[in-house]
Amino acid sequence: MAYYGIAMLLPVPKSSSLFLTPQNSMAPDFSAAPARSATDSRRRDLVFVVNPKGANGRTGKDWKNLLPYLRSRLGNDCNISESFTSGPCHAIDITREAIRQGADAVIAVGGDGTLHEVTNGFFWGGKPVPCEDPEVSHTTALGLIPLGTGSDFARTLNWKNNPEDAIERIAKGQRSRIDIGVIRGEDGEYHYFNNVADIHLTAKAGYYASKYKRFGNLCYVIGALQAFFGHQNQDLKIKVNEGEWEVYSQVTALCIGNAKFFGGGMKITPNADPRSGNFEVVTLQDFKWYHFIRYLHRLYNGTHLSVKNVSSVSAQTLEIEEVSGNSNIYVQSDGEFLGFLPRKFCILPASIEMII
Ligand SMILES: Nc1ncnc2c1ncn2[C@@H]1O[C@H](COP(=O)(O)OP(=O)(O)OP(=O)(O)O)[C@@H](O)[C@H]1O
Repeated sequence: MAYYGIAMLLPVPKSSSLFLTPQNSMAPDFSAAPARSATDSRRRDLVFVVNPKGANGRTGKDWKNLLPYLRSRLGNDCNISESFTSGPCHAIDITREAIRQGADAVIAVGGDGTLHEVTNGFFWGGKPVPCEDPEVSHTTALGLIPLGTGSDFARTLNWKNNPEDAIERIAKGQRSRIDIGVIRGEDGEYHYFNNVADIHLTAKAGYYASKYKRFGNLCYVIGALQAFFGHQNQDLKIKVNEGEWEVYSQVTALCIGNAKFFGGGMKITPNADPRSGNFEVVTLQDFKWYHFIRYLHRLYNGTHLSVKNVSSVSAQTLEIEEVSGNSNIYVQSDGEFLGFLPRKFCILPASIEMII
């Protein structure tokens, strides 16, 4: 499938178009980028990774409308490159290549799924991706223009749903280190997340919700209803901070928050803070469908921690296995389905610089 490659890291004349020539390769094409000269050393190289299919296609349209303002606000001080994703996981490859080339920032344009993929592009084989240009001394920052369906990470940062505000933050370029969560499964693969990783009912609901994104935020309601059919609470074995294994009985859902929100605005881990160095782990046990109806408003406004059978702990590492051994407990992170238990979760404190 054709996609739009990046025209990289050069001053963009004000009159030139930001829309770039379609390439036929499946990898980002940086080969045409001439070496940077001493004169452009003070210009920041920004790579915008745009998911044109985000928010049921709205992201692509909003981005097109935003471009003239973005160019006028950033074009004088920054070299602007854009790259459209061609499908799932493409944002990971684009990001890795941009970091290797020494971009100042890679900016996710889309929803939490796009942010999640760009974040995963900051790492490879369990380590941060290094810049391969010996003349570059800066690190690459992560940026975000939230244009997705849920945009839950932006909520934790108290960002308004206004892309012009996001461009203003990018113009200022203030950076802050944030924590990132990492998940490992039996295959030894690393998987990174910004927001919330969750297990069992909520993960199953997210899995189904992803099939109904065309209905906007309603997809989360449809996904939850579908997940309830045939759902059974399960006993789980959990090890917190390398301590002893403990059995948590009749777990309905377990949510590991690096940030506060998931599912399009549910404040599930209300004390999580991506600058704290810890996860907040919230467990719902022995919940029935009618508990969700009764406490839904509290789950949304983050006042559910005092509800019976809801617990919260702070943790840096967490290992989770099922007791039954049926291999049917769903795991997701940042709304992306990851497979089934067992999994190990660790926090990587202050591991990425984010434009904030
Ligand atoms: N060109 C593409 N075509 C189809 N899917 C894509 C394409 N590019 C990326 N994707 C996939 O789209 C998924 C969802 O994108 P994104 O998160 O931007 O929007 P969203 O789901 O509407 O928002 P949110 O995650 O905030 O609810 C991503 O996880 C990604 O794998």
